[in-house]
Amino acid sequence: MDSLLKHMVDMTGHRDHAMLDISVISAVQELAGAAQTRILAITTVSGQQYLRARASIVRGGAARLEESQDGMLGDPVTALPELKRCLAEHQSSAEAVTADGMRVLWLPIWFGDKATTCLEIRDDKAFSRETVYVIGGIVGVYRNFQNLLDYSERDSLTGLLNRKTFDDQLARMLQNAHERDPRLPGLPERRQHHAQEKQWLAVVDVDHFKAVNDKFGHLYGDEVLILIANLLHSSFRAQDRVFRFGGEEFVVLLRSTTLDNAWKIIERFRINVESHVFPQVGRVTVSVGFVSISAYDSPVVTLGHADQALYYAKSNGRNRACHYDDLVAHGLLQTVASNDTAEFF
Ligand SMILES: Nc1nc2c(ncn2[C@@H]2O[C@H](COP(=O)(O)OP(=O)(O)OP(=O)(O)O)[C@@H](O)[C@H]2O)c(=O)[nH]1
Repeated sequence: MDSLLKHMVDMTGHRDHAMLDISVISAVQELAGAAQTRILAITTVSGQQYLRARASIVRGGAARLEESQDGMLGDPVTALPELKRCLAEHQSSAEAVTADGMRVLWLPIWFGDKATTCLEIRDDKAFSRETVYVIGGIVGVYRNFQNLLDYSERDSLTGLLNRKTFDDQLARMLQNAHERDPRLPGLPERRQHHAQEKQWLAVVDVDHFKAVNDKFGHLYGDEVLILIANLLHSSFRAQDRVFRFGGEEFVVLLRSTTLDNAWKIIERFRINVESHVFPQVGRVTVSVGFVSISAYDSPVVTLGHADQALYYAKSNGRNRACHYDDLVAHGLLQTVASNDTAEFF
């Protein structure tokens, strides 16, 4: 019981999803004495559910985070009929015996009628009722804490990630890109087209939004922001990250794509907004400034460059996207030398 309390204190002390995952699998692993415990992410694409390990621990080992690879969906849930049925019927747990005699216990983490996470425990012997009961309690605490973390990371109007989480997400994206950099020694060479892929940051601002508020009132203004958040969600890819920075300004982090594709994705979003009919308000447009992300620039510098491109778009017609490096290459933004780096204005 001491050990259970210790784990509860540890779990509830985290302010980060990854550390909470590590903490919960360590607790379950110790209490169940299982061969392996994992946290699985459940994603749904075109109606199909996929499982990808987010964190794992094996008997006698240390808990570790699994590397997430861009674009990797994971294994289809259809390969695990017991879990598939459990998810379809909103059950609290499912069990199966694998071909090599291992027992598997799955406990989906339900938020209402949705489960995007599942705890998986494997062992060579059956799980006792008491073990399943205690693990069920841990899952309850884990779910409540995930909920609290989500709440503190999201903007209450649109449900998008908030400004507070931006630096962390940017650092993770750069770390991921750095680990997969073909120039790093000891890593396999990547395909040629991947060499052109970069991470991108786009700043999106609603055009003449003050006029929307003034003409239709704040409630309709809020509705426009919610609909734009939905359009951001549907226009960008699942592995991209969308933030509301406050007011009518949004920021998107686009993962591993070429300049051509970044243009296509951003233009698709701009056109989606332009062609959407906003109830009562009618037509709304957005301007976008974007720039590639480099591990050598601080987030402030990168955001500053995207802001400059956005400012250029605003001053030159609005309802358009501008690429920072293009503007610099065409002499439309000028450089000033600062102490140790070149800065643009
Ligand atoms: N409804 C609503 N309005 C907001 C919110 N946050 C900020 N605003 C309003 O957004 C407006 C932003 O106006 P400005 O910064 O002047 O920019 P703009 O009218 O969009 O003009 P440009 O950006 O130059 O195209 C202000 O009127 C703010 O009051 C919000 O959460 N809801």
